[in-house]
Formats: sequence, structure tokens, C-alpha cells
Amino acid sequence: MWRSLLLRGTTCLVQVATPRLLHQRPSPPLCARLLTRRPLHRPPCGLEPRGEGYFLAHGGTRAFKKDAKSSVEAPVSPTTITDIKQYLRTKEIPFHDGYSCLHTPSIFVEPSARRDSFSLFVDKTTGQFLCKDTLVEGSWEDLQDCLEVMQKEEQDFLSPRVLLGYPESVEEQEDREWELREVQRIWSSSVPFSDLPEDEAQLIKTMFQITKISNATLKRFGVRLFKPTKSLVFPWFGGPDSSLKGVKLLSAQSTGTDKVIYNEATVPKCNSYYNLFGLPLVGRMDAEVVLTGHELDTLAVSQAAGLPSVALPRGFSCLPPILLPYLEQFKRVTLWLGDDIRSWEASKIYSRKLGLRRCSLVRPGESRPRPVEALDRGKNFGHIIKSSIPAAHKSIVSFKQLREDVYGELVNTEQVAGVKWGRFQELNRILKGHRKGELTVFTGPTGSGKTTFISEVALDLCMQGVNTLWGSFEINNVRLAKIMLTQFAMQRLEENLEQYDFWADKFEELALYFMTFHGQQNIKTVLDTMQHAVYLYDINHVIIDNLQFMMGQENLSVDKFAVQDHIIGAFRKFATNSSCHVTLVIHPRKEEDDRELQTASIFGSAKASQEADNVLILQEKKLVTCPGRRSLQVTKNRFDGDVGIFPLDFHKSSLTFAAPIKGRHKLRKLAGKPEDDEEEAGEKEVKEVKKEKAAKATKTPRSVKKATPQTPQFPCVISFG
Ligand SMILES: Nc1ncnc2c1ncn2[C@@H]1O[C@H](COP(=O)(O)OP(=O)(O)OP(=O)(O)O)[C@@H](O)[C@H]1O
Repeated sequence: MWRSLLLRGTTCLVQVATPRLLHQRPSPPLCARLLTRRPLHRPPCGLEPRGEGYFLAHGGTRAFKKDAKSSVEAPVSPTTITDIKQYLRTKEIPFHDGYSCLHTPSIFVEPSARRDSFSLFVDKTTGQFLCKDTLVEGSWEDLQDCLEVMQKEEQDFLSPRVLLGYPESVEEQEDREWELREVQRIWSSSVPFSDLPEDEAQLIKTMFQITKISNATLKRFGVRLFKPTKSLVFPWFGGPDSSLKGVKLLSAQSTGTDKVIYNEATVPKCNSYYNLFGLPLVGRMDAEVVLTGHELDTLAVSQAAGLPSVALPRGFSCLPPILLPYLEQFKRVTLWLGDDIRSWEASKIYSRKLGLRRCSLVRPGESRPRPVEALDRGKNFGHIIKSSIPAAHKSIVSFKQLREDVYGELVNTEQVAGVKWGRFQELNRILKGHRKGELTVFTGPTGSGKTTFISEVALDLCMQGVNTLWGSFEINNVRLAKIMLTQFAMQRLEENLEQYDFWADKFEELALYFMTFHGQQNIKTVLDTMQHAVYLYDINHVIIDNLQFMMGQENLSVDKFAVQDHIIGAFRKFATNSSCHVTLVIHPRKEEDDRELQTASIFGSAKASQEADNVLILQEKKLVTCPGRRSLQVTKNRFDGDVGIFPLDFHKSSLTFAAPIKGRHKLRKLAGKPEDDEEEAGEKEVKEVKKEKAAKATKTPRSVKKATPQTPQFPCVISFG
């Protein structure tokens, strides 16, 4: 098969003979989402893969496939590090074995002009490559193609200008130009701190609780003030020419108490904002860095510890692999991402990406707050960084090594219980929260609303910063996204099309991804894709709707329930190993008209029910007084044993669920260990009846405002000018 690479500028096609591709297509690029200002008539796009685009850059400007939401496909030919090394050796390409990447000489720079002889980085996990000198990037297959061309044409380098995967549409070009203008406009109308009158500078510093950060530090990092919104402006300088690529604006809002809420906005939008703030100040020979979760923390570390420090672009919510090459030079990386359990968990996960042996982690605690607070409280930074814990852990540990972890769990019980739902207080009450690494099994009668309900449950978490991946095998991604968008906007957008762009723009900022599978799938392919997405997008929650779509490919000559057990076991293992929550939708094994479903209605064997941490059942009958009304029953909760059931009202126009109005229904909480209740959950005498507190939730109308993501990871929109 011949593969085409479009030659930019000359518009001619180069055809590259790649025998390897006779049997397989290269994996499509994993695309970033681009800021869009879409005219209303345009339909929602990009939920399904639309042909193949390549992820190659041109002249320092990234080319992105324009997708409204990211779709994730299975890596067609999962590349192993052994394959990559083998290939490079056969092509006689020298390489260094780095922490997360292999380093090779860039084939996009003339040999005589190479500043750094090893400036092309190949990700050891995915094979994605990036040339730091030219910013050309692409898949492993793209790189192989380039090498084949070079060899065939006996060249010793390729011009980066020849490579661009797909032509930019007029609209894309307009968007990019608009962004550039916007970045320039904000930057040029912002004022350096040193140009502000002293009292004004102090006032702003007080607002942001950074009174201890000196003007000199702010100046070194180029932080400015954007007066119209009283926002701090953090610049993104990048590329070989260190040009201005974007800006992040941080605004502070007082809550009346001594707490301050920060709102962030970036241009370009957060999903294509790849700034490691502080990077331009890192010297070529620096071997140590402190990685923080916020620009202000990086300022604090730099000032107080005198160490190089860089901040992740989206807080601790993700570490995009495309940034890994920039961290390769460091022999020691200290991760000091925040002061809570979520940032601590994230630092453990990111140290795997960065290479465990060079990473050490600052454990959050009373004496180790986040850096900007540590500066405020006069903490000893040298001591905190020195006492960070090596990420590489031994297989066997003593209680001495665990005691801090145990203490951390005891003092942070609320955080340990997981992320709280914003819309489902009853779930918070029973399950306490949504925790990493757990497996939830969810079932309900056919057509009862399982997909609709779990969609809102997952959306709610996603809005709290839980990076989410959907595997919807039954309904296609466009329909699923439509359901989610309706739930997000809490209204029928069909009747309010003029609001479509407003909600779609906000929805697009959620860290929400979709697998592009439809129909029967092989479990291994699905697990490979999930693994891939966890690495690329730091996914915390995967929803598989539903398990039956993995059964068809397995050998059903063996016992069907044994197959189901095997699949559930595989998801269980994935959840544990990847620290990722998996929610598995399963059709019930049997449905009888006059009985509610039970845990036993789902599983083939007791072994399988042990694998799940949580079992949730959407009940449709009998347990409630009104026929047709649904209830959500939790029949297993490994975290603390609480189980229970609560009624749900369905709002057809917004496709959302809510607790019914006070007094009409009662929340029933079943006492005892969940295992005891499994058989009798719906029939047993309810031992503990609680007055429904849901009134609180219903008193506050679920307004449009509530649907707006407010977390620091997903910035609110600030309008400029
Ligand atoms: N509580 C409810 N009351 C009435 N209709 C509902 C309710 N929940 C969902 N629906 C509607 O029922 C239809 C089926 O919903 P959904 O696809 O979520 O069910 P499901 O249980 O996932 O179906 P399946 O068993 O086929 O997987 C949809 O049109 C949805 O809007």
C-alpha cells in the first residue's frame, strides 16, 4: 500500500512505499481539541474519526485534526520499545535510552545546523515523536515513513516544511489567526508588575495571596497584570524562537470568608495549551527540577528554593505525553503538585510516566502545604524537597514505610472517600464518593434508562475534574454526546439552537473522550485502548456500556458465565493496575416481572461478584410506589459497607435524574453488611429509614449555572474586550 504525505506549499503528493503498511494501517493520530468559534449552522463534528490526519507540525505551528471531542482508537499495531529500538538499529540510527523517550538526531535538521545532536524524542510507550528543534511531531508510523523516504532518496535530512498531514480549512486558519491575535492583544495590553505603582502591585498581590512573591520573581517569569479583568497573565513562550504561543489568565474571586476562588482561562483553549510554565528559565545543564501543579507554585519554588521549576498546564489533572521530551534532561524530578490526596495520587501516577527511578514525591501534609502556601508560612523549602519520598517503591514494605500513608488516610477521610457528585447527594451518602482503582458494576432491566443514568453520573464526575473515557458499544458516540450535552445544559437544545455554541464550547472543555468502537469488540483490543488512553489523557474513569459487547468475540463453547467472569476479572485487574475507576454496565441475567433485580441477577458466579467494589442496580418496579418510577439501589459497597436505595425522578426534557420532591419518597438505607443483603435487598424489612434530605437538593433549583464547570482545571470563560 502507498501512503500519502501532503507536501505543503507545493501541493504535490509524495507517495511513500512502506511494505509494512501492506497489512495494517497506521494508528491515526491522537488528536488534541482545538479552540473553535463555530457558526451555528455547522453540525457537531468529530465524534467519529473522520479520515486520517497526521499530527505533524509545520514551521513551529502545530497542526491539529479538528475534533469537537477527542475520539480514541485502539493502537492498531501496539508498538513496543523493543520494536522501536530494533527498527532504529536496522536503520543505523544512533539513540540514547532516556527516561520516557529515546533520543535520536533530528532528521528534520540539516546535520551541519544541528544545535543539539539528539533533539528528536520518541516516546517509549507510544512511539510518538517530537523534534524539539522544529516542533515536528507525529506517530511512530509517520517517523518510519520519513526514514524510508530519506533512505530511498539518499538524503541525510528532510525539510520540516514538506510535512503537513492535512490541509487546514479556511475556518481552521481563521481560528488559529484569531487565537494569535487574541494572545498578542492580551499580552500587549498587560502591564509588567514593575510598571505598576507600588500600592497597586501590593493590592493585586494581596488579592492573589502572593504577597511574599517578589516583583523580581514575577519579572523573571514574565508575569503581568491584565487590568480590565484584574487577572494575572502567565505567558507561554515556546518553540525554537521562544516566541509567544499563548497566555493563561488567572483571576481571583473572594468568597466572603478568607477563601479565594481562582478562575483560569487560556488562549488557546486549555485542551491545546501545552505550556510548561517556567521552561524558558531552565538552563541546558540543569539536572534537577521541581514539577508543580500551578504557575504560582512554580514562582514560589523558584524564589524560595532557587531551583528550576516548571508548572503543568492543567494543574495536576494531566501530564500530556507531548511534554515529556522537555523533562528528559533532568536526572531528578521532584513532584510537588498540591496539598490534597488527589494531587498526591496524581504525582504517583505521573512518576510512572516520567520514570520512577528519578522521581521523588512531596507528600501533602500539615507541614508540607502547596509551595505558594509554604512560602507564605515561611516553611523551609530545602527541607521539604529533601524529605520527598522516592517514587520507586519496593515490593515488600514494613509498617514503618506505610505509617505516613495510613496517617494521611486517617486525617483526610473525606478526600480518601473520593470525588463527590454534585448532582447525586444520595450517592455521596451511600458510596461516599468516586474512588480511583475501583470496579463498579451497574445493571438494570432492559430499556430502563441505564445508559441515560450512568451518562449523567459520569458527566457529573467529569465536571468535577475526573478525566473520563467512554466505551459506548451500543449507541453511537454522536447520540451519546447528544444525551450528555442535553444533561450538561439541562435543557432541550433542539428548542434552543441559538444556545448550542455556548453549551458546546463549555462542554468541549471537559476532559471527556470516546472510544470509537461500535458493536462487538475483542476484550484485548478494548483493554489496549483503555491503557493507551490512560497514558495519553490521564483517564481516571472508564465507562463500558456494555459488557455483552465483549462476549460475542469470546469462545462461547466454554461456559458463558465463565467468559463473563473472565472479562470482569480483566477489567478488575485493569482498574487496580491503572488506578482508574471502571464502570461496567451489564444486562441482567434474568428478569422476572414480579421481582426486583438482585446482585445474583447479574453474575454467573459468586467469584465474579467478589471482583466488583460497587454494585449498582437501577430498579424499575415494586420498590417504589409509583409504577415506572426508578430507584437506584446500591447492593455492594466495599469501601465502607453502606448499602441503600433511593428513588429517582426522571426529567425528560433534560434527560436528567433527581431526587423526588420532599415527603413523597423516603431514602431507605439498609443496615448490615452488603453481602447479607444481596438476596433480599428489595424485600427485607428496612431497618433504618432516614427522612429524605433530598429536599435540600430540590430546594435549590438545578439551574443552568450549576451545569457550568467551575473547577480550576476547567477554566471559566472570561470575555475580553
Ligand atoms: N426514568 C426514565 N423514565 C422514562 N424514560 C426513561 C427513563 N430513563 C431513560 N428513559 C428513556 O428510555 C429510553 C431508553 O433509555 P436507555 O437507553 O438509557 O436505557 P438502557 O437501560 O440503557 O437500554 P438497554 O437495555 O437497551 O441498554 C431513552 O429514550 C431514555 O430517554
